[in-house]
Amino acid sequence: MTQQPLRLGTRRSKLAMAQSGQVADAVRRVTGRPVELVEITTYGDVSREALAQIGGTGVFVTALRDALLRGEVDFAVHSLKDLPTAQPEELALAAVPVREDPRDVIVARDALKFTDLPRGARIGTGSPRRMAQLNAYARSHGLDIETVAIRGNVDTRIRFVRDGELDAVVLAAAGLQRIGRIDEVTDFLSVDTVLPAPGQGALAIECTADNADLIAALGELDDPFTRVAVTAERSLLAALEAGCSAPVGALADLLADGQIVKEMRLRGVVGTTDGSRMVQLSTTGPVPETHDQALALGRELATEMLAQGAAGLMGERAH
Ligand SMILES: NCc1[nH]cc(CCC(=O)O)c1CC(=O)O
Repeated sequence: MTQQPLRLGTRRSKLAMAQSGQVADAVRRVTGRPVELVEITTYGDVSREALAQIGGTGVFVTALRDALLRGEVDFAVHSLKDLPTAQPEELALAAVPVREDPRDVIVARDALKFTDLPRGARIGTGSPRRMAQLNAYARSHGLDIETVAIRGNVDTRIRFVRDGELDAVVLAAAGLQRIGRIDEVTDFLSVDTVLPAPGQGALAIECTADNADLIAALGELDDPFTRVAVTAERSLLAALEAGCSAPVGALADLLADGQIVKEMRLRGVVGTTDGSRMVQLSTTGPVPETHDQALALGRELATEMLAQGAAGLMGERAH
């Protein structure tokens, strides 16, 4: 019996093609079915100006979701950190595969580490979250750096360093890993220095909510712990009423005693981009056993952060 290929909708960027290709391989392996990539152009790809105006939240996601809802593709892969926190009812998060390294990294000139950057070093990033935490670290450790707002894909960002325009740029380890450029990293930033974006390093595999067979098949790729962790992180983000462009970092991890997992810790940070004011808290509790428990953990930490003034540090952002 010949089977219809599953159609995987993907953006055309290098990162999207890489992660879609890797998920396509995994889906072929677990379902035994052929998978074909279907390229979809998103609004954010077409217009940089549009991207800046909309503020970035979910623009890369919308076109893929529209294609799913129109039945043009069967499933799609998103970077989880780019997904808006509200899940549309017509779509199902069929799988959250095992997370890659969630850390942010530096690609610097002359193989420099973050803390070895010279006085006045210029570090490029488009992320207020990264700016806030790098500047906060610099303030408390007597470093003199300047964060510079940049945009563009990974190639463009790294070129700023190669061309001598910037001393360093900050990127996510996971993205570089997926496109085969992890060797260009000159420093992996500890999550104690820079807490990653909620969901960073994780992928989301989405299909329509009415497709029970496909949800079950894709579910083979789900990693329950990654799902619980990113659920808690995104719940924190949602409860802070912040979007993907807000200066919010969050990371859930397991605290183990030898091989025995004891508890889950959720850390969160919010700060002004100049790093002068930060609210950074963590909470530790039993590993959530349900989706609702994971949501509750995020909400609890958000409540504590808001009580310490987190809302006032997030700026006047629409998202
Ligand atoms: N904001 C863009 C973006 N969305 C997802 C990744 C790759 C990392 C991931 O999948 O979490 C990146 C690039 C980056 O932040 O360096």
